[in-house]
Amino acid sequence: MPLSDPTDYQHGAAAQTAILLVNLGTPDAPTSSALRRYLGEFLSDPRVVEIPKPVWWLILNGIVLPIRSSKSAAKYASVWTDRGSPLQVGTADLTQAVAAEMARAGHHVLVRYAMRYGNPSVASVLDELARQNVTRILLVPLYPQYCAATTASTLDAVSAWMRRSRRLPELRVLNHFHDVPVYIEALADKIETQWRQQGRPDRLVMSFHGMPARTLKLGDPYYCECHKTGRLLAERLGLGASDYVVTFQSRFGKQEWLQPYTEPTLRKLAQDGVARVDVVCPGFTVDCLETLEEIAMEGKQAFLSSGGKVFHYIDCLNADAHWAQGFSKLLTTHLQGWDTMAPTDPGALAATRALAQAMGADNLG
Ligand SMILES: C=CC1=C(C)c2cc3[nH]c(cc4nc(cc5[nH]c(cc1n2)c(C)c5CCC(=O)O)C(CCC(=O)O)=C4C)c(C)c3C=C
Ligand SMILES: [Fe+2]
Ligand SMILES: [Fe+2]
Repeated sequence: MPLSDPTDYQHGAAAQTAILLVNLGTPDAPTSSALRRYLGEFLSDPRVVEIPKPVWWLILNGIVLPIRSSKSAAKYASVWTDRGSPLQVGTADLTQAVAAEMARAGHHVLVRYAMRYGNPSVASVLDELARQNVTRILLVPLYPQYCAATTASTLDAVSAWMRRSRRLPELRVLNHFHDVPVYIEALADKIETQWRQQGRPDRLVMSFHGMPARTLKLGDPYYCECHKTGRLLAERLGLGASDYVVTFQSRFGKQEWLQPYTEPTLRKLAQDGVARVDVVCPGFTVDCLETLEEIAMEGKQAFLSSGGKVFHYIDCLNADAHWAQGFSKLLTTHLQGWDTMAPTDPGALAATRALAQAMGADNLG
């Protein structure tokens, strides 16, 4: 297709759409030095630790990083796989599964993932998408429940990249999917599959990542969205109020976090004579340290050592086929109007690039 208008380079036939999945991030290796870099970046984010900078800088560098880096490295080593950190592997697999579903449905979209902390960074992936002439991005933080520490922080990273970029893409954001039927259905399907083989537990524990309790009073919807996911899942599974409990794990620091806490709840259930619990983590799309080590290892130990008899951890959805299909359908509804069914014409792209180059454009990437 001959092009005469150089602005087509920016707006026309060569426009590309991308889906960018963003997860939290994970260390590059299960070592103290890698943990120091990762935790240093993560815990310096003012969305995560809301303590005035100079005070927190001293505590972080003087106490937290020296102690926590080696302790956490040992925990990561206990879940590390041949392919790397479980969070990385699961996120990469989910990305590939969504890309395959999109292609199968005839959509011409790039599907990539980035990590909020560590690698591949949000900025590096956005740079790569810009080089590929992507002008429309559906941003998908991989957290079912909205939280300032995760969802808003992901947007901070994207807006930091935008602040230094000339040519901004159109941006849509999937803020949360805590109550979306395909999500609840995929979770219920996973749980029921396990129950068909192992029978039902005496109690289903739904453990979500915790947050400082004050964030609820400050207006963060996270706590309420966790409870809504819990209620919808329980309704879908036909559970009564006494058949399940919503708890919060991974407390960090000395202040009060959202309650009830997961591990004390597991101990209490065992002491009260509950013989079998199953634990599911519907706040995590992909298995990670917090599910595989903190729940499936430490939580199990806490329950069994307090008198409990049987403990089952139910894996996250990860890249399960049923979930990847449902999730892709959900993402497709957010692509409406972006005409992703029309293939990008590589000849047109090359022609517009050549034209822009001839005019001295320096933004070709
Ligand atoms: C799912 C939502 C998450 C929220 C909300 C969240 C808040 C939050 N987390 C910390 C501190 C840590 N979290 C750590 C690991 C971690 N956290 C999440 C998710 C949420 N965090 C995930 C998916 C992971 C696992 C990453 C992996 O590599 O597998 C860690 C690191 C591990 C450790 O040293 O214990 C810390 C630290 C705070 C302070 C916070 C909110 C204020
Ligand atoms: Fe966390
Ligand atoms: Fe943890």
